[in-house]
Amino acid sequence: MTSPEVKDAPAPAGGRTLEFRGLSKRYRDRSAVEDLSFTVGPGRVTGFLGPNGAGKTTTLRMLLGLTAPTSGTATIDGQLYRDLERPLRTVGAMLDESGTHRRRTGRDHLRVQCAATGLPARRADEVLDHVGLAKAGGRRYEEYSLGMRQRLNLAQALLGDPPVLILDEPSNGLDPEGIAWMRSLLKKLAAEGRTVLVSSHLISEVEQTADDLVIISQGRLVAEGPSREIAARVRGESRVRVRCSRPAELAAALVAAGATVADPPAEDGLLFVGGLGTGAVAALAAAHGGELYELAEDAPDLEQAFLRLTQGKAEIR
Ligand SMILES: Nc1ncnc2c1ncn2[C@@H]1O[C@H](COP(=O)(O)OP(=O)(O)OP(=O)(O)O)[C@@H](O)[C@H]1O
Repeated sequence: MTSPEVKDAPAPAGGRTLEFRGLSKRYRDRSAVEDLSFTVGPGRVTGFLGPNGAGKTTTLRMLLGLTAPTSGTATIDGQLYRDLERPLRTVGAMLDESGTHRRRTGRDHLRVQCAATGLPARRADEVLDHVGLAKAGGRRYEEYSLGMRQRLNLAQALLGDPPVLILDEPSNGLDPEGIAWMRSLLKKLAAEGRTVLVSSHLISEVEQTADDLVIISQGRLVAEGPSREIAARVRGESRVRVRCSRPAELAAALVAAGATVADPPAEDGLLFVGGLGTGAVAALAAAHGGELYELAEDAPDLEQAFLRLTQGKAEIR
């Protein structure tokens, strides 16, 4: 490997496009991924969704050259991972924690990676700082909590300052503060022009972070498109229940924002709102609704609707 100065390396220019074309993987008599085609663009967070066993990890492993496809291709700007000139400088992946020595400190673990990749050792401290582990860098991996291990995995993915980030269930084990931190970091990385693909089995977990969603079930594509649009389609008839001291003002603001508000308004300042998520309704309620007494998603719950969809018991409209 050449050019150890990551800071002097060009910023991830132009972004990279990931192309999955007719990708399939069969294990003996069972199909893990079947004829999967979708595109992931740069400068955006793309949520890769599906229930347990849907084929997310297998798909990501095929992109990274860790699992050979039965047929089809997964490419990075048209190239297979194995053909990339500088793979670790191009793609940072957070798949699992294999390969981490339990008695090694977090910092040493990263330094070993730096040495193997031709990066300067100080890059380990930069990324530790980046993921909030600056103080814990000297502690052994075996002493790390699950959330700290996730942060270290992320630090490893960021080592080569790659324009592409592939993260498999990165929120696992993180507390609410950690999840919020992870979300804002993913958005920041995408805003820098990077291609960020993040898998999850919970639609509510990625709905607000992801610009685009790709949903798979039993190895097949179920839906693909802008996050808001897909989540609204999955949600179907779902509404948000909101009760506040100035329902008329809030109703006007909601309609102006493109929402539908059940007419006539229910008693006690209660509104039923369609077409907007709870986050958007909360923001409008804070600005226009006066005192907020209640705000909740009304059935059908998004996660329930997502489960029905991915279990093949519902169809997306
Ligand atoms: N090496 C393997 N040998 C046999 N079957 C496998 C292998 N790897 C994965 N599978 C099967 O392929 C299917 C898809 O698994 P995969 O791990 O890709 O799903 P996933 O969507 O990532 O699920 P999870 O959220 O549980 O990690 C599952 O039925 C799994 O049992």
